[in-house]
Amino acid sequence: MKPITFSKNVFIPVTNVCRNRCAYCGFRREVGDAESFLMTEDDVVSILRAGVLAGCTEALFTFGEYPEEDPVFLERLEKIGFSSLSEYVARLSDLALEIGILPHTNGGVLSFDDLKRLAPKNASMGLMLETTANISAHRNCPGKDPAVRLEMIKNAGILQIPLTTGLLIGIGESRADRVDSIQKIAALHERYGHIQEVILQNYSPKPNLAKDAARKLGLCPPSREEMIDTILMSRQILPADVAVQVAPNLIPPLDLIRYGVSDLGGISPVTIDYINPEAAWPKIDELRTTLRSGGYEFKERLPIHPDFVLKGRSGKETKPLVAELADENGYRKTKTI
Ligand SMILES: O=c1nc2n(C[C@H](O)[C@H](O)[C@H](O)CO)c3cc(O)ccc3cc-2c(=O)[nH]1
Ligand SMILES: C[C@H]1O[C@@H](n2cnc3c(N)ncnc32)[C@H](O)[C@@H]1O
Ligand code: MET
Ligand code: SF4
Repeated sequence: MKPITFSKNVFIPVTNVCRNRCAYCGFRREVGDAESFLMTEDDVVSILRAGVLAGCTEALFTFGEYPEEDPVFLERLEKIGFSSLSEYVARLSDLALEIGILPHTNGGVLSFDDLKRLAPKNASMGLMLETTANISAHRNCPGKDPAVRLEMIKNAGILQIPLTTGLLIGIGESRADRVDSIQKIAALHERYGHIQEVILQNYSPKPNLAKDAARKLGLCPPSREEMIDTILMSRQILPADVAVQVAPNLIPPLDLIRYGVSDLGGISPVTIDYINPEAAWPKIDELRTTLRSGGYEFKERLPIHPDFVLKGRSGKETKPLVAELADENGYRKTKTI
């Protein structure tokens, strides 16, 4: 049986300013808010270095979508010498590669040109489809229009970028919507062969939205049964070479494996999950022991999945580092010192 995989990462929340306003999000801040930020190069470099020291191979650049649509943010960005966020993330990716850690960027929707700029510097990239349904929680979110998201997933296919996508479960979508979303991902993968994994992420409520307001918007954390149903359905529809992932800080993963989960995503020994800050990372050694008790092997991969490593599909400029970090089967090389 194939091992259950994960990657060791550091989370770099480049900025929490965002043009969207998803009702389920606890991460976003208004540009004028005292808690809004744009990380400096120095901030980023110290996290990247700490990551390499802790043996991490993935720099997860996650941030608000096109924050520079706000002129006040654009001014902040220009002050540090960049005219777009993707230019800045390209610079941060160069730094990551110099320091010895592989970029995996998930900053929401990116234009074809921005994708093209970042693709060579990223081992793999990410964009959650979330859902193909038109839901209340996505009111005032131009970047969460399903057509816009599907277009970027298609563009990543045209550019042959190994892509992580997925669904957010419990945001007002029906079971039929989940089926439709997975079918659309499967169809794009059948055409371009670029989807490395599908995350089935359970919505987890955030303190900035009152419970009754959340309910009115259709937000409702899924039950374990619903998650199992979604895993089974996804596994049935998706081609076998696409991994199904759940987040082990949001749901206990052990008994989900028999239904088709084969990957536990990025786990960090260094940084918190900035999107779900209330959910601490399980210890990797403890997870390994738990999985072993169920008869499963727990194996470290890079941000790019083993099959894609073997096919030489990571971004052009990342190839020397991928070759250094991967073993002959495309997994993380085990250290021999
Ligand atoms: O720590 C997190 N990592 C998230 N990751 C990281 C993910 O676990 C790993 O980076 C990938 O499996 C690649 O190794 C995402 C990556 C994507 O491409 C798209 C969405 C997510 C969502 C999260 C998330 O909510 N929290
Ligand atoms: C990076 C990804 O994090 C997910 N995300 C955003 N908010 C939440 C939440 N409250 N609970 C779980 N996942 C969330 C979205 O799917 C986004 O695309
Ligand atoms: N803002 C992006 C999105 O929702 C990245 C993850 S959320 C911080 O797609
Ligand atoms: S989930 Fe992403 S796109 Fe939505 S508001 Fe939060 S940061 Fe913006």
